[in-house]
Order: sequence, then structure tokens, then C-alpha cells
Amino acid sequence: MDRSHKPSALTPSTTGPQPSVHSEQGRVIATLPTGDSVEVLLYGATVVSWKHNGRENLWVSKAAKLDGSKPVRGGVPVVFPCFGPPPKDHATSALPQHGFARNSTWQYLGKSSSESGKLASGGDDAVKLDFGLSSAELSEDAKKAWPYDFGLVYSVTLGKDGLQTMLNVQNKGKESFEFQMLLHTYFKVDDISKVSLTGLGSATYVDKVLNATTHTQSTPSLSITGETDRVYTAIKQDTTSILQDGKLRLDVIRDNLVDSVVWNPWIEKAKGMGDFEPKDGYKNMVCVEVGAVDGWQKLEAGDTFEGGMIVKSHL
Ligand SMILES: O=P(O)(O)OC[C@H]1O[C@H](O)[C@H](O)[C@@H](O)[C@@H]1O
Repeated sequence: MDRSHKPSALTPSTTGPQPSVHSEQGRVIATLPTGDSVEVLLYGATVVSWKHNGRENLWVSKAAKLDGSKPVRGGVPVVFPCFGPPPKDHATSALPQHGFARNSTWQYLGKSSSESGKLASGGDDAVKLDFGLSSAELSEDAKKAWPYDFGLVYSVTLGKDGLQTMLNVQNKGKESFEFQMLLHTYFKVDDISKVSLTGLGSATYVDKVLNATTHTQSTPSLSITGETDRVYTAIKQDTTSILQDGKLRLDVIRDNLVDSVVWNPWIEKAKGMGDFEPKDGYKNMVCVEVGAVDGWQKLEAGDTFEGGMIVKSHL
């Protein structure tokens, strides 16, 4: 792939300890002096752990395959270039559900001090890990199914009070292409019956559980009381918050993205998924997935798109 993306080295600090980064067995782990950490598999560039103040914020199934045989059931799978089953009449039609990014092996491009002003804790207190995937590195099957020349850089920044994940999509070819993208985050919660989501009031959504019918959310907050699979589009607020027992736990902030999917498989769907364990794990997770999934993003030759999320923990 294009090696022109070279993150700068961590800025040496004159004060106090630095974040540490190490890679082992197909994963990269960054730890801040506070003990907060993030863990990313090269397989799918899937973030599989984000710990803040000693608490894990991501849910990963106990039966998740981490060996590259299947997309990871949990963490933050990257969905690209199509969301859900691709339509028959589209250039992505031969791809699997949710595309190839989540089941391709990415390259670790390196670490740098965070340049993001969006995490309160930037500079020496934050560390950014970059991962890359380009057309040249795809499996022969994926290349054949989607023969475009592209470069993805996925940046995972761990800060003192948040995690930022940004996907940069570049069209390196001579023709335009269309894509969708989504960060399919499985957030860990203590008890789904006490969870509510705010920030989706008045937003319009397609309810995949109700035969893909379109609705407008009439209440300011959403409780999860059964199988939920909603695709919210053109959301006006930039933040969806996850509350537990009425207390703010996490803010999920969309960056240059206006769509979000809320998903919980509940009892029957969880039973039907071989890689979903424990079977009552649906009580401890909720997916809030930021993305661009309403129609298609068209990227002209040479152009770049960037979108992602900032998650702030309030515990
Ligand atoms: O089983 P997967 O391919 O990982 O998909 C898991 C889920 O992803 C999204 O949330 C979709 O809206 C759901 O319809 C789908 O069931």
C-alpha cells in the first residue's frame, strides 16, 4: 500500500510518564499512564477493548472468533464499503454483509501523539494508533467483488476521558466509487433493562424488526425492551448518550456522520448466533453504530472522506 502516510513519533514529554504502545500476536495495545488502555486486533482493525478508570466499555462475545475466521462478534467492527446485505443492483452486490473491512487483516502504520483537539486530553496525554488497508491487500475474492483502488486509514486515539475512532477513505483510482461506512460498536452495559439512550428524539428511523417501515421517534429517550434494529438517518443532534439507571455513562459523538444504528438481538436472535455467548449476553450490550448508511457516499477519483466518532466516558 501507499506508505506516504507516516505518523510522527510520539512527542517526547518533559513532564511525567508517556503512554506505552506494544504489539503482540496480531494486536496492538496502548496504555496511558493513568492505566486506561485500548486494544486493537489487526484482523478487521477491530477495537476489542477500551478500559477507562478500570472499567471495560466494550462488549465482546465469549465465543467471538479472534483468529481471522469470522468477523469479531463484539468491540468495534468496521463496516465498509456496504452496510447490511448489499443491494443486487449495486457495485457492492457481490460482497458479504457489511463488506470486507471487518474481515480483512489491516497493517499497523504506527503511533503518534494525538493532534486531535476533539478529545479533551490531547497532546502528551493521548496516543493515536493508525491502521491501513488498501485494495492491494484485499483477498482475491474481495478484490474481484469490488475492483476499486482505495486506501483506508483508521485512526484510534486513546485520551484521558475518551476514545476517538476515525475512518479516512481515499479514492486512489481513476473512476469514482460509492460506499457506506459504519462503526458497529458493541457497548458494554450493566443491565439493559436499566439503559436508556438519549439524543435520538424526533429522528426518523427505519425499523428492520418491523418490516423496514419508517417511523419518527416520538420520545426523547429510548429503552431497549426487545429485539431492536433501527437505522436512524439524518440525525440533527451530534450526540447519542447511553444512560444506566438514569445516570450518564457514555456520550457517543458523531463526527462528519449523521446516521446511527441501534441494535440489540435480544433472546431469540442471540440464541441463533453461534458466536454470541453467553446467550443472555444481550442483557449486557447495546450497539450504537455511527455511520453513513443512508444511500451512498460518492467519492470522485483522488478525493477523500473522513468520518468517525468520539466516545466520552462519564465514569
Ligand atoms: O451478524 P452481523 O453480520 O454482524 O450483523 C449484526 C447486525 O448488524 C447491524 O446492526 C444490522 O442493522 C443488523 O441487522 C445486523 O443483524
